[in-house]
Amino acid sequence: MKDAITQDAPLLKLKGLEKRFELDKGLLEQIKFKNGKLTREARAVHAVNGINLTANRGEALCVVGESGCGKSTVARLVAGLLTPSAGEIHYDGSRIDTLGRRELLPLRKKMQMVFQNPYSSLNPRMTIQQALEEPVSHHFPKLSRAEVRDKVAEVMRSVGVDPSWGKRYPHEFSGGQRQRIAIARALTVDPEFVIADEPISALDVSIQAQILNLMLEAKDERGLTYLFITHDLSVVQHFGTRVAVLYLGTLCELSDTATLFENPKHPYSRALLSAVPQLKDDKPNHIRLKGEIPTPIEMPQGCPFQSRCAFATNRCQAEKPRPLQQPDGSLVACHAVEEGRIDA
Ligand SMILES: Nc1ncnc2c1ncn2[C@@H]1O[C@H](COP(=O)(O)OP(=O)(O)OP(=O)(O)O)[C@@H](O)[C@H]1O
Repeated sequence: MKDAITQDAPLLKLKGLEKRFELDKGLLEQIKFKNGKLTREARAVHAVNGINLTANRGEALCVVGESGCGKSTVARLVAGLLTPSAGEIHYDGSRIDTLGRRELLPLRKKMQMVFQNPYSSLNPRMTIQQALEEPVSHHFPKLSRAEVRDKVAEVMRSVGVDPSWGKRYPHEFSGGQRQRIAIARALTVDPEFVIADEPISALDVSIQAQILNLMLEAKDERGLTYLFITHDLSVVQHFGTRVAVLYLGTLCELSDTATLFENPKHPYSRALLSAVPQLKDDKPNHIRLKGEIPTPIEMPQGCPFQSRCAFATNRCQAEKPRPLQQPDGSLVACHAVEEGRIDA
C-alpha cells in the first residue's frame, strides 16, 4: 500500500536496514565456552547494520567506504537480489522488501542495475541486438518488432554504440564498449532509478571518465535517479549530489557532496578525504588510520569505528552513536563531534 506521499517525498527510503549472512560453520566451531557453560552460537557476517537513508528524485546518491563495508550488499538489497534480515525498503512511497517475485515485476522496469562487470548483464551467447531487444519486448509487449528495433537503435546511438554492430557478441567489444552496452540494456526499458555498483572500477582509467560522463548525460536527459556505489572519492566528487559514508555496515556521515569535500566531520570521512589527491595547496595532511578494519562477524559494541579512531573514549566503546543533524544539514554519527571534541 502507498504511504502518504508528497511530490517531494524521496524515491527511495531505507529504514533501519540490516543484512546478516549466516555462516553454516561446523558444529565444533559454533560451540563456545561462555559464563562457565558450553553454548552454541550462530555466527553471522553483519554486513549492513541498521541503515536509514533516502534518495531523492533526480539525485545521484553515492555510497562510499572501504572494501567490505557493505556497499554492494546495500545495492543488492535495494535491487531485491537479497532479502533484508530486518528493516524496510520503500520505493516511490510503497514498501517493496516484502513483495513477492510477481509483485516486483512492474518495479523491475522502473529500477535497473549496472554492475562492475558488464558480462553479468550480457549473455555471451546472445548478440548485443538480441540482448538489448529482449528486455524491451518483455516490458513493452505492445510494441511491434520494428518499433522494438528502433527503440534499441536509438538507445545504442545515445550511449555511443553504432547500431550496425548489433550482430556482434559481447566478447567482440572492448571493456568500455561492453559497459556502454550494459548501460544501454538498462536504459532500453526507460527506468527512473539506476543502481550502479562500481560501474567503472574494472575499466581503464582513460575510459572511466567517458563512462561517468555518459551516465551523467543519461541522468540529465532522462531525469534518472542514481544509487551509485563506489570506493573512489574522486568519482564521488565528479558524480555525486549527496554522499553516504559507510563503515562496517553503518552510516557514519551523510552530506551534500560539496559540504563533505569542504568540511568532512566524522573522523573516518576525514581520513578517507585526506587520502584524495587535491590540486589545491591546502590539502589536509594525510591521516593514516591505525589498525585493520574489524571483522563484521565480531561486531564491536559501541561505535564501529572506535578501534581505529584517534578520538575514541569510554563512551565510544559502550554506546553506538546515532546520526545527528549538523548546522550545515549533514548527518554525522560520532560522539566526538556531538561533544564538540572535533570542530564540525
Ligand atoms: N553472500 C555472502 N555470504 C557471506 N558474507 C558475505 C556475502 N556477501 C557479502 N558478504 C560479506 O559482507 C560484508 C560486506 O560485503 P560487501 O560486498 O557488501 O562490501 P563492499 O563494501 O561492497 O566491498 P567491496 O568494495 O570489496 O565489494 C563483507 O564482509 C563480505 O565478505
